[in-house]
Amino acid sequence: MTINRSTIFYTLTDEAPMLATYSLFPIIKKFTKPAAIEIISSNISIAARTLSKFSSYLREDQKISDDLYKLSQLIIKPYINIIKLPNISASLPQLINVISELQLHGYKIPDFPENPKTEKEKLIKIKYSQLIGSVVNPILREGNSDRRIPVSIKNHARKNPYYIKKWSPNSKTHVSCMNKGDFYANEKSITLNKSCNIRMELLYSNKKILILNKKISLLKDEILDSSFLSKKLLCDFYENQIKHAHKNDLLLSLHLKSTMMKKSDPIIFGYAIKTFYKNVFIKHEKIFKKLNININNGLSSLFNKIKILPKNKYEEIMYDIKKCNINGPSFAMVDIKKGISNLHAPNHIIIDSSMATMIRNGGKMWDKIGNEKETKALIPDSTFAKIYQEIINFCKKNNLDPSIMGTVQNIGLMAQKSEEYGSHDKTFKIPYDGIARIVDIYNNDVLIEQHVKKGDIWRVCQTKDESIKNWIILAINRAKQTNIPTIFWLDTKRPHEFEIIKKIRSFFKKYNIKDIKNIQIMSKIDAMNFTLKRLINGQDTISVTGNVLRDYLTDLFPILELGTSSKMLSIIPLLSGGSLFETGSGGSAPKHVEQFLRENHLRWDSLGEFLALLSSLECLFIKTNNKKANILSKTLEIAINKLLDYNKLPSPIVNELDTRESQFYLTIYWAQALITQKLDKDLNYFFTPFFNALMKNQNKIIKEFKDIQGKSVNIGGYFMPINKLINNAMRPSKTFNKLLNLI
Ligand SMILES: NC(=O)C1=CN([C@@H]2O[C@H](COP(=O)(O)OP(=O)(O)OC[C@H]3O[C@@H](n4cnc5c(N)ncnc54)[C@H](OP(=O)(O)O)[C@@H]3O)[C@@H](O)[C@H]2O)C=CC1
Ligand SMILES: O=C(O)CCC(=O)C(=O)O
Ligand SMILES: [Mg+2]
Repeated sequence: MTINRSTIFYTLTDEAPMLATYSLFPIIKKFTKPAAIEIISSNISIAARTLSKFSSYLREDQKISDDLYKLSQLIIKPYINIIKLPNISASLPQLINVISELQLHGYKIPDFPENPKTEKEKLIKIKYSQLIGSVVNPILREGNSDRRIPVSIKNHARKNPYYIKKWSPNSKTHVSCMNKGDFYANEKSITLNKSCNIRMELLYSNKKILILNKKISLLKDEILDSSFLSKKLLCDFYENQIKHAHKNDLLLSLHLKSTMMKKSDPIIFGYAIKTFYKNVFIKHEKIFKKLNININNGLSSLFNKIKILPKNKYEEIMYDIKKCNINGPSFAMVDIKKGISNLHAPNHIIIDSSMATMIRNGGKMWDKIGNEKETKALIPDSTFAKIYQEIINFCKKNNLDPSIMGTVQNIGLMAQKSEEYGSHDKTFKIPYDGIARIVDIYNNDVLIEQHVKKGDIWRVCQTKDESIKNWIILAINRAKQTNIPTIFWLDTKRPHEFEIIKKIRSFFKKYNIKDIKNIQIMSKIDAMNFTLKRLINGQDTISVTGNVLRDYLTDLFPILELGTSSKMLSIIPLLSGGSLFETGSGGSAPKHVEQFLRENHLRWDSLGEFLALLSSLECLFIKTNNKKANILSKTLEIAINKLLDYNKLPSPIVNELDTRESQFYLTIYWAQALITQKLDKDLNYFFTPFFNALMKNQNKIIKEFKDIQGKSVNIGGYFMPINKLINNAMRPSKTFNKLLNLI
């Protein structure tokens, strides 16, 4: 595929951002037309990805193109310019729902074979497994990230601070993590002095060898880590914490990242359920095995599977589950009305957002009758968990006030599947006691070995030298541009981070970088303290972190500063020279869709999309000298500021301003800015009649937007709604549509 240098790819994703795209995309297409910019929609939703993966099962007229594959080919082109909205990283239960919905739509794709027997079924399972977890982001993120809150948005938040709940200095809320046997304790890390290919193998009884990954290619100077988490010590940890929480009347909550860490974290999640409901699992082991229950998918999948049992057996199991609930601490709830707890599905509580939300909420989560309670936040692996305890300690002593807070920006290492987030294909549940080994294929040298036991989780991570250097340069450039203290969050005590520190030091030495006094390396705990002290005093700080902390901090600080991470600017300069602009740094807000379907009010805030578009247009101008793109970008900035000044952002309350109306106001302000700019007459002429017509019809259009709210709406599907229905729902103003069609 050849790309026009004036092309912008705009992704169509899932849930709330997908709904918002149906209304915003036609507006963007019209506005960019006079600048000869082509905006191409790329459907990377979980439904589209599923259909393209199972294309051979479809009728010719049902087949769709594999847009994610196309983007993955284009990502290496220097002119690529992509706007990427958040998409679903599916858990298995979610994927099963996607499959059922597509089948209902008439797509004859196969069922998910949980227990494959034939070769064909095994192949189907492998293909489906490729759709689980965070699939899209690691493919598109061929660069490191620069995430920050734009100045205008920060100023707006200071003037209109959202309410952040105060912490009691006596709050019992705390983080509990393992103090031995976890990934942190067991990590080994080396930097390779030559390129090589390795395999991952398990040496077990009588010198038998099980190959787990037959070939991983490594480059010279790449960092290679190996670590494992002990099943036994994890389960001991859970037992103790459950007892402690019960004794101290604390709500238990479990914070993992089962989407990004799609191999390890569902297992860690499953062990928590098995420990909490130990008696149930011991007593009903045989039945559960027969029913093929995989508890890593959560309690709801267990509840579904036992439904087929005879009534008395079903009731016996449910009674035993209830007994554990009564005799143990309560678990944090996700949806009180529906009785959905933290343990129902692995993707319901996702650490980056869940810990930040709990902290914003004064350290409390909800129990099953809706009481706010202090919580024991379980984050089993201690590698990053301690930063949360540090901020909790801080919140108990200090007041976080969004009206005076500074800001925390982030430069995140993530290119080329860096670190833990690229370890899907290198993570295994160990089937036998033995020695986990990383072996150089060429000469059979063992590079790293570790003694593991059945049930342990073994993980290998890679981080390329090129990615690290690019990340260091990004950090240096930001530090120079902003003069803001720039802190690498790295511990000399952790083997992997020590390897990174060595690289940073040698980079600084090699390029004789001495004059940047505001760059420092600090342990994660020191960095957190340093940053928080500055934050509450209104001072700004740049955090420079690895991939996991990038994810955690770019939800944590925006959620504290703004109440949400959706208003972030997230720029990824790709290693190849192209650019990826992510909209916000949060997720796809399933709760918003629920509300939308119930009362036709969408609360999704598209500010993230507006900001990404602004940067994308600016980038297009810089690369192609398309002056109209520059004007579009500058005027969009004016429009965004106006949107903030007039507070035309969506409200969460039905019958008030929602996503569609907010996007309409942006349209007016953008058109107005275009007709008042003096640099390009064509753009004046192009937008003047449109702007006048919008003004003339403004009341009528707003009424059309308001009239439809308050009633339920049907869009014919959740993962793959029917085009016509969703278009009608998201573009309800006939007057606005007509005016837009005229330009
Ligand atoms: N980049 C990506 O592709 C990412 C994808 N995900 C995926 O998103 C899904 C949901 O994840 P979850 O952890 O629930 O987190 P979400 O960020 O989707 O939702 C948490 C809450 O954040 C608020 N929020 C998020 N975005 C916006 C927005 N644009 N406007 C207004 N409010 C917003 C909403 O809270 P409220 O309305 O109460 O204010 C929302 O309920 C998962 O499938 C996950 O895999 C998650 C992170 C990143
Ligand atoms: O890809 C995902 O599942 C989540 C990504 C994410 O949370 C982030 O990068 O901030
Ligand atoms: Mg995140």
